[in-house]
Amino acid sequence: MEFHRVMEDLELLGIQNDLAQSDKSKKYLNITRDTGEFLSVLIKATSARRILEVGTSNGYSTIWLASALPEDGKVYTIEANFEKIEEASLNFNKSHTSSKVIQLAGDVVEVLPDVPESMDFIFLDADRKTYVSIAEDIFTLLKTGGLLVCDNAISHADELADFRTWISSQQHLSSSLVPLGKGELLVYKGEK
Ligand SMILES: C[S@@+](CC[C@H](N)C(=O)[O-])C[C@H]1O[C@@H](n2cnc3c(N)ncnc32)[C@H](O)[C@@H]1O
Repeated sequence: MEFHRVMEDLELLGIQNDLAQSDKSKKYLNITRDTGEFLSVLIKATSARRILEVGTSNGYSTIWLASALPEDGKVYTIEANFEKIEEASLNFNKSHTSSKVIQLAGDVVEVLPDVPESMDFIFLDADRKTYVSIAEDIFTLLKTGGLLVCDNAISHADELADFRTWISSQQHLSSSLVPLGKGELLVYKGEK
């Protein structure tokens, strides 16, 4: 199926599903379209080839990330919910992005050591309470000169306060809050 058609279908499904579901674990909680476009521009502008995503859900954001990569690019995407992992896999097939996506199943704390290489770009969109505990490992995986983007930095600012304090304490990290979508926190990793 053509990219724009798949994305429009997923956007509609995301709205309908999340309105109908009262169980939060069954909601997709997808990024907004403008966030997807923004991520796509950042990935192209930085010539990123290796991306790590935490929080696949049904794969909507992953498809944005994968589509912005060159043919030999890869997105490693972590998700703990097995139903969503299967749904995402079907959506990668539909959008012809499967060849660029490596799905890692399990809790981010357990799966992070399985990420085999240094990353050019990291997108965080999962359980915000875990971010401080994984911060050291996440920023070790990010190459020097790499960019991390964290979703929900305005919609759930209070839940990200400790993570932002940790980032501010690291001299080699610079950050900027972009008021787009649910609020995107950009973090650049400089030389230590
Ligand atoms: C906000 S949704 C991700 C939405 C997705 N990025 C998108 O825009 O299409 C968050 C996802 O993170 C997953 N998640 C939450 N905590 C996690 C954890 N500790 N390890 C792995 N996945 C987790 C949830 O199951 C959920 O599917």
